[in-house]
Amino acid sequence: MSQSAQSIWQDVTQVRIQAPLIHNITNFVVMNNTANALLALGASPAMVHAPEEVEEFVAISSALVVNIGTLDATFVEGMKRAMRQAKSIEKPIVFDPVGVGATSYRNQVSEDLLTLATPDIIRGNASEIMALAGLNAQTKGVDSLYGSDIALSGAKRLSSVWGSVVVISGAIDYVVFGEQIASIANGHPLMAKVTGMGCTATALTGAFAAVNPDYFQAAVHAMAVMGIAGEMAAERNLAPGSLQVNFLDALYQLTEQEIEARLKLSYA
Ligand SMILES: Nc1ncnc2c1ncn2[C@@H]1O[C@H](COP(=O)(O)OP(=O)(O)O)[C@@H](O)[C@H]1O
Ligand SMILES: Cc1ncsc1CCOP(=O)(O)O
Ligand SMILES: [Mg+2]
Repeated sequence: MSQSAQSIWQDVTQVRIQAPLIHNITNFVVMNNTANALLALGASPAMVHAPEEVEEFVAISSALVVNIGTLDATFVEGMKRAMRQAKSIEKPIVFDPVGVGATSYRNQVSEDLLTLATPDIIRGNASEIMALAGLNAQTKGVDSLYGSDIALSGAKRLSSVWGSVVVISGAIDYVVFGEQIASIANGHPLMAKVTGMGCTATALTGAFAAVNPDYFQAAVHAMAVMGIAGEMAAERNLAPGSLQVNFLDALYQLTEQEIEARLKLSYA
């Protein structure tokens, strides 16, 4: 068994044993998918966004996941209060800048949140990471117009400006932290045909960050598990409706042997 596969499996086992409570402030599109994915992995999800209760909820959670997919002023207030609280009591924060670059509102909110309480991990597609890094990137709503390698310089810049681990998802997923770069070549193109797969990657990253305080490794492990479960699901039936369901089953049925046989992880 390779060291990397062992280390991924250790985190999966810890998620299954500890069942960490993951506080998600996320968008209406993916609330169901991401809650089910967290449950299938072994975590305990809750979708809680009312500004009146988020601080209390962060206090009882093991990680906070913030996703700006369907923003409005009340959501933003909830995000701010939750992120401030998470920082002050040192709970990991994972941020998904869905659709940043598409509108000035998303850009402003993202900048405000990063400044208020810098996330430990940021996960986006190439267009989002480039936009967040201040590069002149085009976006197509919530979808990327670029391959993930194009965003590597943006990810490095983001990581050095904010001190966060930065994940660029795509055919190859990159995890960047300072000088460290990991690439994961698992996954399947059909994953991009199911809404919320990126948001699911971010939510699962919250679960790994809850059990592994090395956030670079936590992000690498989450993206490897996403990719491997995506491959297993695509092998069962090559169509998007089935992929969504089979992906949950693959997460639930994931074994150490499956990780060892499929893992395509390398470090630069
Ligand atoms: N062409 C592809 N080949 C393999 N995996 C992919 C491909 N496109 C997306 N994925 C996987 O799907 C998940 C969501 O990534 P992505 O589609 O980039 O996010 P988003 O939905 O935020 O745009 C990630 O786990 C990524 O690795
Ligand atoms: C379609 C859509 N519209 C607003 S949020 C959202 C979900 C995006 O999810 P993902 O980025 O994971 O595909
Ligand atoms: Mg996304």
